[in-house]
Amino acid sequence: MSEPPSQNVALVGLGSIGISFAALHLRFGAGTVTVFDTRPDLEQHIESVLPGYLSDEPDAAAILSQLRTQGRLVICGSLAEACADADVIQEQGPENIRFKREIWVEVEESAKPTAHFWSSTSGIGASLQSQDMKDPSRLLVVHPFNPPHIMPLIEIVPSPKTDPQEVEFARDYFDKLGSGHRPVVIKKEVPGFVGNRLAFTLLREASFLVKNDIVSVKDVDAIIEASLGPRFAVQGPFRAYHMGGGTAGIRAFLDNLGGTIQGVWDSQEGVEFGSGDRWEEKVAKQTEEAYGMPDPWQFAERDEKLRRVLDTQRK
Ligand SMILES: NC(=O)C1=CN([C@@H]2O[C@H](COP(=O)(O)OP(=O)(O)OC[C@H]3O[C@@H](n4cnc5c(N)ncnc54)[C@H](O)[C@@H]3O)[C@@H](O)[C@H]2O)C=CC1
Ligand SMILES: O=C(O)[C@@H](O)C(=O)[C@H](O)[C@@H](O)CO
Repeated sequence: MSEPPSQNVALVGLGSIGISFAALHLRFGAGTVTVFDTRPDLEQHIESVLPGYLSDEPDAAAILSQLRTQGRLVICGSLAEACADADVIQEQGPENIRFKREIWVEVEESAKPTAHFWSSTSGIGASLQSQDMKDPSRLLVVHPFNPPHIMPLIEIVPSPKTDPQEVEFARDYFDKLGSGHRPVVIKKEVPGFVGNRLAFTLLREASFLVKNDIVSVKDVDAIIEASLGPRFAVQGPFRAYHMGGGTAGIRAFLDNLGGTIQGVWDSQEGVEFGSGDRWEEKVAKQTEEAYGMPDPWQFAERDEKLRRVLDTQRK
């Protein structure tokens, strides 16, 4: 078992993703975690959310208090303070290009010359984010799946200007974290990287089906939960279809089902945001009627089930 990473990590933006990454670095890393967010309720937000991510035990609040007393977690009043002694600066700010471009210029001014820059963005490539930076080679996309303190996938996406050593550093960091995270290097920048392209392709088709009253939101979810969900938890699509071809494997699968698959692909239509048919309203209304609004209990239930699935996956 290798030693946990000792790098100090600065987290810029402590919303859904940032506070989850704080839990991950605090639980499995050995360095200091400095956090900065412009939200006025940062301290209360940390006190209310972070304990539950750090531990399932009743004394989770005491664990947080100890981390702060020990100086492992430092709530900072400025970006400069958070970045000053950080070896890794990870942003989880708003998903808009203006914020991403501006924040890296500010970070460059405050960070050590040796610090590594990671963006948690869902789909804005480092080449877009780094346009105003002095040294774009320092920036790397390190894209998590929500919540990163539980979900293992980390998509590492360099821009053409990213120093290849940044990729190796990030991969090594998550390999050594000992948290069971699975870093995957994406070879070329493409909008949404890979996980989200696949997820959003499914979302587009699911939205098409609901928009055209072919099936309800709740039944789409039931179909996924009763089939693809469990299947993809144990085997990804290519391995699953390789098995689907029987002993002749995926070649037989493609030969036998190619015509049917092509017919489905040819029948699929685009779904456009703001197209006027108000499919977004239909999807949102059905989702809210089916599940109510997400609350702490629902998040806790999700996390507990995810942990159980991942424990099974790792056996
Ligand atoms: N929510 C999700 O499921 C996932 C989100 N991401 C990405 O992570 C990033 C953050 O997303 P969320 O955590 O969901 O957003 P969020 O809205 O929950 O959090 C964003 C945080 O940034 C803070 N912020 C705004 N301006 C700031 C500034 N100038 N300096 C410091 N902090 C500032 C806000 O106060 C807020 O707490 C986005 O780029 C998103 O695409 C990536 C994977 C999954
Ligand atoms: O699905 C996830 O957790 C991530 O891949 C994302 O980036 C999210 O889809 C995010 O874009 C919105 O939740």
